[in-house]
Parts: sequence; C-alpha cells; structure tokens
Amino acid sequence: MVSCVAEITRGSLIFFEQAETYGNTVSNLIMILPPIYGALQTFKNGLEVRYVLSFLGLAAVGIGSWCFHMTLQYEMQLLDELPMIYSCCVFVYCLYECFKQENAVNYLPIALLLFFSITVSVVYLQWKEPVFHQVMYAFLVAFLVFRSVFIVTWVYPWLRALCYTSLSVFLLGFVLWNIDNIVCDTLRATRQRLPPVVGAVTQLHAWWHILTGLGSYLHILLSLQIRTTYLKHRPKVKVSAASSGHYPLKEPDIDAIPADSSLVSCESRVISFSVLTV
Ligand SMILES: CCCCCCCC/C=C\CCCCCCCC(=O)N[C@@H](CO)[C@H](O)/C=C/CCCCCCCCCCCCC
Ligand SMILES: [Zn+2]
Repeated sequence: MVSCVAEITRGSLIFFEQAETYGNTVSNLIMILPPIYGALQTFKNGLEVRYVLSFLGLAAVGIGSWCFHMTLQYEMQLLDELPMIYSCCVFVYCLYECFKQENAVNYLPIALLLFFSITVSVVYLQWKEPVFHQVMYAFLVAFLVFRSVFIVTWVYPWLRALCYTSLSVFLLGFVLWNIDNIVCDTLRATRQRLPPVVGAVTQLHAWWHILTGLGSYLHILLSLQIRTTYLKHRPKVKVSAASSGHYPLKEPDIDAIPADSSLVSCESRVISFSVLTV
C-alpha cells in the first residue's frame, strides 16, 4: 500500500503539499510534549523505570515522526517506524508483568521482546516493505488490546472507561489513517478547493498522529494505574483535558476497606497527569 505521505515524497512540493507537510509535522507535538511531562512525573514519583521508558519511547516516536515529516526522507521514516515497534515492546512488557513484585525483572520476556525487535529491524531494513512493518506493529497492538481488555474485564472493572477510551481514540486514529491512504488523491483535491483553514483541519494523517498519540498516552496511564493499584500505592490518576474537567475515573471506596486491612498501611500516592493542559 502506498501511503498518502509517500506520494508527496515522489512529487514536487506545491503550496498545499507544503501546508500538509507542516500539519503532519506539527501534529507530532502531541506525541512529544505530554509524554515528556509524563516521564518527568513518573520519575519524580519514584515509579518503575519501565514506565519512564514507555513515556520516553512514545516521545521518541513523535520526534522521529517530526523528523520524517519535516524532511520526507526514507531514513527519517525509519526513525519513527522502528521506535513504534520498540516502544510497543516496552508497553507489552509493562502490561504482561503488571502483577509481579515491585522492581522484579523477568529476563525471559525481555529476551523474547529483544529478539522480536531485532528480527523485525533486520528484516525491515533489508526488505523495506511497509506492510511487513504494519503487520508486526498491529500484532503488538493486538497483544496490548487483548491484555488490557482482559484486565479491565476480570481484575479492575473500575478502569474500563480509561481502557475503552484509550482503545477508541487509538482505533479512530487508525480508521482515519486508512481513509487517508485509500482516498488520498480525492481528499487532497477536495482540500485544495476548501478555504485554507478547513483544509488544514481536515488533514487525516495529522489526525492519525494526534489520536494515536493521545490513545497511546492514555494507554500508558492505564498501564501505570493497573501497576500502582496492584502494588497498593492507591494512586489517583487524574486525566484532565483542556477545559473539560476531570476524567470520570471510579476507584474502589478506600473507606470501605477494614481498618486492619493490609491495604490501609500501604503507602498512598497521588499521581496527577494532565493530558492536554496547554
Ligand atoms: C489499547 C490501546 C493500545 C494502544 C497501543 C499503543 C501502542 C503505541 C506505540 C507507539 C505509538 C505510535 C503512534 C503512531 C505514530 C505514527 C507515526 C507515523 O505516522 N508513521 C508513519 C511514517 O511516518 C508510518 O509509516 C505509519 C505506520 C502505521 C502503521 C499502522 C499499523 C496498523 C496498526 C493498527 C493496529 C490495530 C490493531 C487492532 C487489534 C484489535
Ligand atoms: Zn506520520
């Protein structure tokens, strides 16, 4: 499948294509700034390094994607496509090891995920087939989807809203990415007839960046919430959107826990993240 962005790289850049390039570049900020903030907060709260790496991995994808859309060079495209695989592997590790002891390191999944990442990188560098990268990435995302749905169905049902919001936002981005690839030429021709502002906000590839960036960020928050709840830190992840108040997370009622419960003596932490407080 030839993507809309790949089409641009082959042609000469005219005004509308330049505008498209700016939109696709700037939209990566959503994948860069909130994750850097998340990494700092995670580090400051003394949480496990794997979550700092998750946030930094997402920021690395955003920076790689920024470089690619700014230059439209194949080498730069690898700077976002390979980190997509690596950061997803970190997410998979976090979610599959979330019911283990604090700071416990399990070398078998690390070895398997490293092997997977190296194999995908080597094959992709030789074969250069985008569909191969897409299938490998989708395989990792499917793992995350099944695992998180399992956890919110059977273990922490009060986290269902966060899980399904992250999933829906991510999948909506994926739908827009497909539409953009399938009807690329029609969309571009239509946009050129629209006022520049309308044209700017209808760039579906830029929306794919925004929605997958946001969906992935929410996924890290979900993973972190699952982990800290399991470790009995009793966190309160407060997700606030621009001006729309707080995300309706329902936690179990801590007062309902008997006073002699081991839960009460455990450390209580409040972790507050903002998604888009800019
Ligand atoms: C429960 C929600 C799961 C969230 C998973 C989060 C995984 C996040 C990992 C990394 C973040 C990536 C954000 C996307 C950045 C896109 C940058 C970009 O546009 N790159 C292009 C080049 O510039 C590149 O060519 C695009 C590749 C797209 C590959 C899309 C593959 C399809 C994935 C769809 C998976 C759906 C699976 C559903 C299974 C039930
Ligand atoms: Zn892109």
